[in-house]
Amino acid sequence: MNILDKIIQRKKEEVSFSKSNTSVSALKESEFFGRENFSLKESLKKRSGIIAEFKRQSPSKGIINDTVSPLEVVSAYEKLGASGISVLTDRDFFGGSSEDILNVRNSVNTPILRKDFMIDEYQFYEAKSIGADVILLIAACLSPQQVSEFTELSHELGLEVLLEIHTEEELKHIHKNIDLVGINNRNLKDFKVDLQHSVTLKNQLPKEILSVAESGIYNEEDFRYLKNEGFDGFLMGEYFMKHEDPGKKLAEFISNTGI
Ligand SMILES: O=C(O)c1ccccc1NCC(=O)[C@H](O)[C@H](O)COP(=O)(O)O
Repeated sequence: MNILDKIIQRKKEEVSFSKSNTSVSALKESEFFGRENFSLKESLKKRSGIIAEFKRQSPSKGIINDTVSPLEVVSAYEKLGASGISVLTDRDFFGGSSEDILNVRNSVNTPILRKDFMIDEYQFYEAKSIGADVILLIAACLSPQQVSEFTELSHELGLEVLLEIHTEEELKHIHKNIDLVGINNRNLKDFKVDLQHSVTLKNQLPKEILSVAESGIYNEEDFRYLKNEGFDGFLMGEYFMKHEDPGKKLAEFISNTGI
């Protein structure tokens, strides 16, 4: 079983447990349910294009940084130029939680991506109830039909959709209502990073769609290469988080790359 299969197996148990504890009606009572979202599509065009991630640990790297708080990091990301903020809410594999978004939502006006493994309608209501603006759909664990249905539900709830693909086959998951397409530079089966593969895939995307290069951007050269190839957004976690002050690292990166 590969890591994605393991994550999804565990996620099914987690969602089933959450459903038995908190109903969708209860989620709808959240103060965040009626709020209008901050648009990542709009924000990517205006600021650096970087979606800076709060990430404590990962299956590929183990512990990255477990000493900083979501509030200090996310506030610094906003202040220092991020177009969007990604927060990993998966507990078992990434050490995150819904509270990581709940605790920062009222302190920032930057779009927040709830980075998790979405497999059940319930999680979309949950994402809205914690104050997320954007959700991630991973083509590798969903059918094209599920992508279409989950996108419709997301839009009903006022959430934008970032669809993540990694293979040519997964181009079939893209349809006209998707807000953004992310191309994962990292193969989730063996964790190999291949930027060239992502560029090849990007060149096959519909021209009008906004594209995000995801994962494995480890230096300024990687970033410049992807930017020159026309990506609109750049999802970066480890590069900032492995620094004791992730916000400072983002500011240096923006300054050095001149974006
Ligand atoms: O990061 C992992 O090891 C990982 C493994 C399995 C599934 C997903 C994984 N990462 C989630 C992400 O989307 C990344 O955190 C994000 O793209 C940022 O990547 P990076 O800049 O390489 O930290």
